[in-house]
Parts: sequence; structure tokens; C-alpha cells
Amino acid sequence: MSVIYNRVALIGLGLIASSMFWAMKRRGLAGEVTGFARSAETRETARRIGLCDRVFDTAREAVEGADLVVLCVPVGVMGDVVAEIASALKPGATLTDVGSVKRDVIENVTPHLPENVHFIPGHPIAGTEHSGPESGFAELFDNRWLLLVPVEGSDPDAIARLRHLWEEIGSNVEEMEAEHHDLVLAVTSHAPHLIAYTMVGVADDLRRVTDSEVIKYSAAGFRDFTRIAASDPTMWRDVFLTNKDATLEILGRFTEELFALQRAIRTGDGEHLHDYFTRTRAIRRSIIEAGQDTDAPDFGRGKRSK
Ligand SMILES: NC(=O)C1=CN([C@@H]2O[C@H](COP(=O)(O)OP(=O)(O)OC[C@H]3O[C@@H](n4cnc5c(N)ncnc54)[C@H](O)[C@@H]3O)[C@@H](O)[C@H]2O)C=CC1
Ligand SMILES: O=C(O)C(=O)Cc1ccc(O)cc1
Repeated sequence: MSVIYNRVALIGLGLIASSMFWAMKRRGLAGEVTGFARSAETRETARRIGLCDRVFDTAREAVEGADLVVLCVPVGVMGDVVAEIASALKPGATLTDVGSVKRDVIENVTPHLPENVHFIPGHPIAGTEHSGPESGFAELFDNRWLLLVPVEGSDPDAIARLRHLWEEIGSNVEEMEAEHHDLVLAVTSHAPHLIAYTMVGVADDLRRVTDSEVIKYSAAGFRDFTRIAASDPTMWRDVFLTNKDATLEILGRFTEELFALQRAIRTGDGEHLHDYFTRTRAIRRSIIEAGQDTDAPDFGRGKRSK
């Protein structure tokens, strides 16, 4: 138990804020945690379940005197929230965020920043399809990546302290440049979410034709898509609108490959299909063999043919 920040303020009390709260409480990492949520209903729920030591009705009150302020709202409103709280921030405080997109957040937050506040953007690569104040749990960030995206001139001591907090929360921390972050996440998270949304939409259209068979006989692959496609609509709308360039770049490449596979199916080019699937299978295996997939079930490891 060691306090890293005397007072932490969480703005936006959903999945990520509530998980951070329970993770910090678990190890006594914050002296006091204050919170603000936009809707009265969320504030009421937070008070009822003991989420935050004190919940305020305005964001400005919540951040007053805070050594660390964490923005846990959808990426599209980060700039507006900072405009509102900027003059209430404590001199020398650290301001961070947990948004899934970094370049747009930096562009929208920076113009409102007071001189004496350290802004250090962040992104936990951990989440679920659930949202809201009751969806969080202390273990969410255990052994997950936390990417810090320091802006030019960030104070090294402030970065080290925030890194220490996330490590004590349970994450593995790495630093990354904003542009690179947005491209990597477009490949690993944003485009896959859009594909899942699309696939479930297609199946839903089909369901009207086949009278619920799609859902009734859905195999594991499709069930995984439905889990991802149940993610929060506001959050994901904002992700796509703010990481537009990188997402469109990846979707362009995806479409090209999809057309090539479509053509191979139409022309009966089994060699193309077999070569493609052999390549993708090797990627999955190399990830597991490098020990990088902590979620992977042990699919007969050791029994696998070479
Ligand atoms: N859900 C996930 O799996 C992950 C989400 N993130 C990022 O974390 C951030 C928060 O996401 P979640 O906690 O999942 O969302 P959530 O939907 O569970 O919570 C967001 C909260 O922000 C509030 N909010 C919305 N607009 C607001 C405004 N203008 N002012 C004040 N509060 C406002 C909402 O009412 C809600 O309480 C997002 O930026 C998201 O991109 C990052 C990693 C994973
Ligand atoms: O639930 C899932 O499959 C996720 O992909 C979670 C997630 C969602 C958004 C992020 O920015 C980071 C992680």
C-alpha cells in the first residue's frame, strides 16, 4: 500500500473510470478519489455503489485540488471537458486521459491547457463490451498494456509518476508516438470493431429471411462478433470519427484483400485460398509461441503438428 497521488479526480464514471477506481482502492494508490459524471442518474448510481470517495455535481468541483485528473469520457468530448475544467485545475497537476484515439484528443485538448499543468495522454488496451458505472472491476488492467503518449516537452518526473500508477494498477506500460498509436490501434482494434458491427448487421438482415436460424445456430466466430458489436455506440462513433484517416487506410487495404479472396472463391482458385490461410495461421501460432497472447486457451499445446 503506497499512495502515489493524494487526490485523483475521475471525469466520466463508466467502465474505465470505475475499473481504475477499484484497482486504485485495491492497492491504496490514491489518498482520495473524487468523481464527476454528466448525468444525475450515473452520479446517483456511483454514490449508491461507493464508486469514488466523493461524487460532485460539476466537473470543476471534482478537479479542484486534484493532483491527477483522468478524463474517462468519449474521445469526441475530451476537448469540451478540458475547456470547462481548465481554470479549476491545480497548478502542477497532471492531466491524463484514457481515450482510444490519441492524435485528435491531443489536438483538441492542447489549446485549452493552462501553462502549469502536465498533460500526458494515455490509453489502456483493456476493455469489455460493457459500459457504465456498474461495469468496472479491479482486475481489468491486470497484465494489459497501457500506452503513454507524452506530448513534446512533457515533464519526465510527471511521466514517471503516472507510469508508476499504471504499473501499480497492474498494467505493462510503454510509450508511443500519437500518429503511430492511431495507426496500430486502427489495425488491432478499430477496424476489427467495424467489421464486427458490419457482420452482425448483415446477419440481422438475413435473420428476417431465415427466421432466427442465424442466431440459433451461431458458431463461436459469430458469437465473438456479437460480443464486440454490443460495444457502446457513442464511444465507437467517436472513435471512427476521430481516427478517420488511419481507419480508412486500413479499411482500404482490408477491402482489397477481401476482393482478392472473393475473386479466388468465384474462380475456384483453391491455391490462393490455401496459401492465404496458411500465412494467417502461422501468424497466430507465432503470437502464441512468443507467449504474447495471455488470453489464448491452451489449444492442445505440445500435441500440435509442426
Ligand atoms: N470500453 C472500452 O473497452 C475502452 C474504452 N476506452 C476509452 O475510455 C473512454 C471511456 O470509455 P468507457 O469507460 O468504456 O465508457 P462508458 O460509456 O462506460 O463511460 C463514459 C462516461 O462518460 C460520460 N460522458 C459522456 N459525455 C460526457 C461529457 N460531455 N461530460 C462528462 N461526462 C460525459 C458518460 O455519461 C459515461 O458515464 C473512451 O474515451 C474510450 O475510448 C479505452 C479502452 C477500452
Ligand atoms: O472488448 C474488446 O474486445 C476490446 O477490444 C476492448 C477495447 C476496446 C477499446 C480500446 O480502446 C481498447 C480495448
